Amino acid sequence: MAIRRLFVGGNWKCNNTLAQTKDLVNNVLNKLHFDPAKVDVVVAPVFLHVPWVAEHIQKPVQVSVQNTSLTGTGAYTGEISVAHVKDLGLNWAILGHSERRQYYGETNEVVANKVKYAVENGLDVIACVGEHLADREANQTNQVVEGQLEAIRGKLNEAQWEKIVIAYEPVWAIGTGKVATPAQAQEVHEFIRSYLTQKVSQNVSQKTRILYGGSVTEKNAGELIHQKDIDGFLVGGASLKPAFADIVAACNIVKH
Ligand SMILES: O=C(CO)COP(=O)(O)O
Repeated sequence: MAIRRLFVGGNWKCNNTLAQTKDLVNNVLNKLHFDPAKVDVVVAPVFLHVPWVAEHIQKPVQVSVQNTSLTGTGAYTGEISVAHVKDLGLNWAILGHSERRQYYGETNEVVANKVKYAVENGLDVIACVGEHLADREANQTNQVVEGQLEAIRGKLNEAQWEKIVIAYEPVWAIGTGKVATPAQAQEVHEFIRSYLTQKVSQNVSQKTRILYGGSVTEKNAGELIHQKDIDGFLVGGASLKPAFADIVAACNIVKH
């Protein structure tokens, strides 16, 4: 089995005053201890805070955006293009988060087009998938996740998968305190990995990091990370707190 470097993402969503962001960077992130050979740590502030964070964060913590536009630069009022992200020297975007799908009308097709555009223009992408509670209750989890993955797969060639990290975030577990059990998360992660084996390649399946997101805390991270196909986390609420350091510490390991 390939050894995959683990990954901890902090998705700050639409939170924090600039003062709170500075406090988080100075007092939590710039005091993290981790080995970048074992784990990537990537945080995604609100757009307006990104330049300050990018300037003040200490490597090896990396900075991501939470969304990018479908288009390049130009007459697109209110949008932020991949070119602007690259211009700041940044390499990561979270795309297809369920909140973008749910509140901003991003369909599988829109998400897939954003992923394609971002990858073609040099970004690495944390591509989010996940089912609603009703899907899970109707035993449709795998079908929903497969549909989301199929849309993305249709836009990428095999080499471009190198730039993709998948985040499995069941919508019912996001911000609710209802974390998926390690077994529930592992089951879907295994499904995603076997999807990649069958539909892309064995190589991509073994190399692609699959993150879990949804009410991850310092209390549950240790057990979740030991599941076979969980390669890290995309953390929301707990990434705004000192507890983020404990989650990073839980992932500062080499899994065999
Ligand atoms: O949506 C998430 C990360 O992208 C998860 O959010 P919470 O960790 O707050 O549940």
